[in-house]
Amino acid sequence: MLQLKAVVAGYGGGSVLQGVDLECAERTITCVVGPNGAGKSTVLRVISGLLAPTQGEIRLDGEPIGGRAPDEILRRGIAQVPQSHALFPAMSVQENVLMGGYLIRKDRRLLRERLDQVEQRLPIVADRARDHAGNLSGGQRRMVEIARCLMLDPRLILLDEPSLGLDPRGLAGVAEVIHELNQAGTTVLLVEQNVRLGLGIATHGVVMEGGRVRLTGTAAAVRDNPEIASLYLGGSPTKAGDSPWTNASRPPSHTGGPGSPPTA
Ligand SMILES: Nc1ncnc2c1ncn2[C@@H]1O[C@H](COP(=O)(O)OP(=O)(O)OP(=O)(O)O)[C@@H](O)[C@H]1O
Repeated sequence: MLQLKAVVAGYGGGSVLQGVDLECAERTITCVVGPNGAGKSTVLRVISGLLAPTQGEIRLDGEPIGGRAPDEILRRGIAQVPQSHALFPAMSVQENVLMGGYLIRKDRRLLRERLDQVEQRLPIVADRARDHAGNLSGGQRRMVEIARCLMLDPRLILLDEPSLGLDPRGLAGVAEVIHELNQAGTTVLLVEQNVRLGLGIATHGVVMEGGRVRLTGTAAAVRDNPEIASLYLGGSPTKAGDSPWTNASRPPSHTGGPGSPPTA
């Protein structure tokens, strides 16, 4: 679905991404991990069009999208949920969510339809519709940030550090939403500093260092790679059940794990 080939990009003073190769297959959850400054968020920015690559190719279903404007990339079905603090605290939850439908604002019926869908998927949007976003907990805010990006019904969602600042309950809720979106057919690419959590929910893992991809594979293979385990996971390879995200993403009612074919 999404392919990056030899992508080079930076912020003026030099290249942060130094030839990134990465692929996301349809209906997978890919988690990019790596140390601070590795270029993880920058990868999301070149995909969503916030930053233009200086070299290399980015393709969506084979079509080149590298360097296209963010609104065009949104229209093609890629939506990014930025790192936290992305809501307007003095605006209501519903107003924040409706802002995600800016590109379809002229089609009132479609806007209403999408809001209904989003409310069904994430009940907090209706339950707290009139509350100021600033009054929500961290986990609730993250849900509303995700809800906002769903207004354009994206095929691919980019999430930058969804675990940031969340308590265990918030984490479990966000993990479950990611899992449910994926089960409903959405492809997910997320960046996580919390390696254990990120690889716990993902189907595939990508390890970045110094602006390059060092390792890719199934999430289990990356998690169980001895070097990754010792560098990032405190010594021993984890088993799937170790992660609160893994547990949260497989509540008893679900029949499949992350990435398994939708059951509906
Ligand atoms: N807007 C910007 N202007 C200039 N340099 C930037 C900008 N954003 C990021 N950088 C630099 O680019 C490098 C990679 O940043 P990036 O945010 O992609 O890393 P990361 O792997 O996501 O790490 P972190 O988890 O710390 O955000 C860092 O050295 C950072 O200082």
